[in-house]
Amino acid sequence: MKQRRFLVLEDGSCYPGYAFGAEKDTIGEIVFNTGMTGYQETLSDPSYTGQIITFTYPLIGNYGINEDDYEGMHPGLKGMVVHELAEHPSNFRSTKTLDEALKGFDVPGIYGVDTRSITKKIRNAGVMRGAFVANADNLDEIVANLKAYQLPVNEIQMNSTKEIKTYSGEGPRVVLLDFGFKDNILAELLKRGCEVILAPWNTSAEAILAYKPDGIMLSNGPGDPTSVPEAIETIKQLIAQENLPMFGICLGHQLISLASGATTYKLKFGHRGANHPVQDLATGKVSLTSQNHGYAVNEESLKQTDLVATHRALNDGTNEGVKHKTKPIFSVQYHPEAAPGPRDANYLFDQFVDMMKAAQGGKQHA
Ligand SMILES: NC(=O)CC[C@H](N)C(=O)O
Repeated sequence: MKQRRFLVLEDGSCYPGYAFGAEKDTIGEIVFNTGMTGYQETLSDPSYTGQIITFTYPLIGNYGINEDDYEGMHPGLKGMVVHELAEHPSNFRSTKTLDEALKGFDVPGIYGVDTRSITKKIRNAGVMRGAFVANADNLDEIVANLKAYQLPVNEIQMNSTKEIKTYSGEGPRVVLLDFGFKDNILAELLKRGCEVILAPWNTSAEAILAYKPDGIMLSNGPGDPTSVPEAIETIKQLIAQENLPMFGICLGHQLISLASGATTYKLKFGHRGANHPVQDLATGKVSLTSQNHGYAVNEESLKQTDLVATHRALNDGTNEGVKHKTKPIFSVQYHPEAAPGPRDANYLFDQFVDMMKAAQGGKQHA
């Protein structure tokens, strides 16, 4: 039998729907994602930790869940909101339904709600807190609890590896600083023959340099980039090195910018989807990119740094990339490792590998 579930928002609105996934109430920051596909990658992307995701595409779950497309095996999202839930998926790779996958991850979902109206609300008022409850009779109390709810501030610590892990390769040695990395970042480096040392987010610059890396990769990750001042200090020390290539993605981009003296701010409703147009300011070329971020680098603030803006979002004009004026250091706000169809941005990994080879004449540490 269908089980009732209600989505309540901080502004007092209440959406009655039906439960799927885990049988439990939840609370989190409610955001929306506009991707027409990719719900499996989205639900398993650690950058969504603490958030309830509303999918604007009206039918979710239709190609099921497979064993290959996870971005991480410990999803941190707090809930999923869909309009129509496909109960009978069809795809040759599918091994379970979305409902089964969410139950396995202990994440609740709600379906049968007007996701369009929720999205409009978030677009107008900005991201807000939301909750799933089994009974919404005491709405005032639920809203008061929502208003009092403190969003978590330690999402990065929760997601990062606790110990060093190494992945062998014949190519350049990369230390991948893990703030909640997506598997595809590691896969893109390994595909290019890199040796990868996955390091906890708070590894010191000294310990990182002791590995004699040919390059540093800063991963994506959840939450506010200013919540990890220790990592910002470490990155500052790494940037100060003579000739150490560095590539940052999403949170990594924000951290390189902060470490260089720029500032970040919270966007009204963020960028979450699979076809965000981004312009390369040097060539004018536009890439269709996958994105998932709620914060952005203040482009004005780059003026006081050694970084220059390289990319801009065409939807709202916000910053999407930077590079160092003199050093082999660059980063992008979007996700070049994602392949939501377009693979326009994938070349950035080649660029990073070329930089490492050029900087140190290949593998120096051998
Ligand atoms: N995908 C990410 O790395 C997100 C970065 C950061 N947590 C933000 O929301 O802006």
